[in-house]
Amino acid sequence: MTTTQQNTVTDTDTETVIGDARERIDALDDRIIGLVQERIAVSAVVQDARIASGGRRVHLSREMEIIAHYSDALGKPGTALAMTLLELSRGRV
Ligand SMILES: C=C(O[C@@H]1C=C(C(=O)O)C=C[C@H]1O)C(=O)O
Repeated sequence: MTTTQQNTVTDTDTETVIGDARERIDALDDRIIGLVQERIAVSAVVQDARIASGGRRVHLSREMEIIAHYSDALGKPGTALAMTLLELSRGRV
């Protein structure tokens, strides 16, 4: 096998690895989006119940717990992710 042929095989393998991994990433992203949509719906149940009983939509100490949970697991970007999830779930404050 010539060097050019070897490179061709290697390039094909690389494309397969990348293509397969991208399919898995797309499938994971679909699941993540589904989970985010589910989170938004469950958060709405809590918010609606609190508002119906005369409370407020936002509960800051609970939000601090959620932000800490994400930052403990994922570091500083976890904080931004938690804040984005909170904004998606209860709107902007
Ligand atoms: C869902 C709640 O209400 C609001 C939304 C939150 C969320 O989406 O996680 C957290 C705190 C509240 O600001 C809650 O208090 O648990």
